[in-house]
Amino acid sequence: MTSKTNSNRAYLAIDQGTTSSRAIVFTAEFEMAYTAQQEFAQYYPRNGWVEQDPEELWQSVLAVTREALAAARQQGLQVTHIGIVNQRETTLVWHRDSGKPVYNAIVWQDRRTSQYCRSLSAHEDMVQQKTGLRLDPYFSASKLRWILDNVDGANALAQNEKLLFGTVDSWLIWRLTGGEVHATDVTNASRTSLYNIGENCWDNALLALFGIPPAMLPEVKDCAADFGMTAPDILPESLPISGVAGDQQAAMIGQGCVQPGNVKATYGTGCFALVNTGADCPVSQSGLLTTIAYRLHGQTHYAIEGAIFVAGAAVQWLRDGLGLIAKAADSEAIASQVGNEHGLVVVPAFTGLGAPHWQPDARGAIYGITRATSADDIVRATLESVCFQTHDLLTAMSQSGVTPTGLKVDGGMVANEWFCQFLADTLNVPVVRPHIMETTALGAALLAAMQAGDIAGLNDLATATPCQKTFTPTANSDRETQLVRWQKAVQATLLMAQ
Ligand SMILES: Nc1ncnc2c1ncn2[C@@H]1O[C@H](COP(=O)(O)OP(=O)(O)O)[C@@H](O)[C@H]1O
Ligand SMILES: O=P(O)(O)OC[C@H](O)CO
Repeated sequence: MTSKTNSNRAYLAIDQGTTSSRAIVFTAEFEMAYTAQQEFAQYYPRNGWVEQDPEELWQSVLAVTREALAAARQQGLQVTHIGIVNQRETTLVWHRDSGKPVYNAIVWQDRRTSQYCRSLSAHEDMVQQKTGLRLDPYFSASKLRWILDNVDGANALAQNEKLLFGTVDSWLIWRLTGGEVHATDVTNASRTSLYNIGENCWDNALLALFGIPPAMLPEVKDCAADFGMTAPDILPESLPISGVAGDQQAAMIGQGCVQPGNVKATYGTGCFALVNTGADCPVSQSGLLTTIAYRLHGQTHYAIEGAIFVAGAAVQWLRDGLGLIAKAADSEAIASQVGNEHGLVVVPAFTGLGAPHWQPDARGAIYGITRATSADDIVRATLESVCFQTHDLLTAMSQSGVTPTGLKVDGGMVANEWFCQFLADTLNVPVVRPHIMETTALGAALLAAMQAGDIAGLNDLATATPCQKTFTPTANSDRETQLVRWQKAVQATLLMAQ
């Protein structure tokens, strides 16, 4: 696919993920011309807490953005528009005047508000009807409440309209525009638990339930819209920010999943499988979420979503927590050498279980350890667990009336060929990996190009990311046994959480 102009025009996609920030330059043909990437620290101050430093996060974005813009110039490319896509739900609060954060960013994986969410359980139906979400610590509202309740003076400052709330996109827009623009897009808003996805507005009843002053909230825009110009002292030249979306919704766009029934799964820190449901806004009865896929020209498209909190994060744990592998990619060779008779089941519920179980107090477990168990067995069983979790999501999707006949995949983990093949074998459907694996960033570039008027609309997108490889399911005689064992392990893990 090519934008209308074939010049040296280019788009800059800022992909602010859970573990790293990337800035990727896309040409007018939507090919990647340059990638800058920087990891940043994660903080785990207490059991179940996950935080990031907003300044470190900002500095990482600034550094990769400047690097990518310089590289584009060197290649003779003229970046004309910026798109931003981001880890969703992560919650920040900062001073309206100084722009200083009042607390660390509370990351989507953080479970500190599980007790508080339980205390609101009488309102679960209302929250689900209005937001499509569960009453779960995953979403922003309870994290925002926690900051207002626990940071000295924050509640009073918020009541006096001195503080602003935002998800990561809003924080970056605020900093990039030099404090001029306090805005978000509708997909990020739809993950806060404060936004009514049917009526497309911040919802007064939800604001009252969580005690959030409306003056803190960002303005909500379409995904392709005018989000302001970058401030002159921030980047070498002022550029318009013209596309914004949550990273999972952006990946849908980048994967060309723009027709009802299209489904993709992104394997980064977590795994998020989304099915496009078009103009329909169904309420799932099988533990899935309903969310806004995108809104363009005021028209809202919805998706049902299965969210797994730990996917690539489990591989990081093998590397950083257990020291069983030196780098994530090593897991591929190890898994292919280990036979499947290891008998282990890893349930990586490090930060609770998401869809379809929604048990924030669950914690990880390894079942079936014997004297013969090796480190390599644990590595393989960890990769397997991500495939089994995806199987649970697709089962829930079938129960919601959508039976995927194939799965488009992307994200850091799908570089692992063994993983993709085992996924296809477990799901018993073809798994399709795109030519551009950075589909999230591609989604940002496409949204920016749309607002620039360089591409017409989403119908062009089905061909945006041609397939690079299809993993066809192979016969696995152990599949049923493995899935039964997985279910038993999940049930035991859920039981331990009660
Ligand atoms: N070859 C690999 N095999 C398995 N996991 C991998 C591999 N390469 C990267 N990962 C995992 O992918 C994740 C990074 O993917 P990415 O899409 O950048 O995540 P995020 O956007 O959440 O920061 C890490 O958690 C890492 O452990
Ligand atoms: O950073 P990722 O790619 O795992 O995405 C995080 C999600 O947006 C959380 O909902």
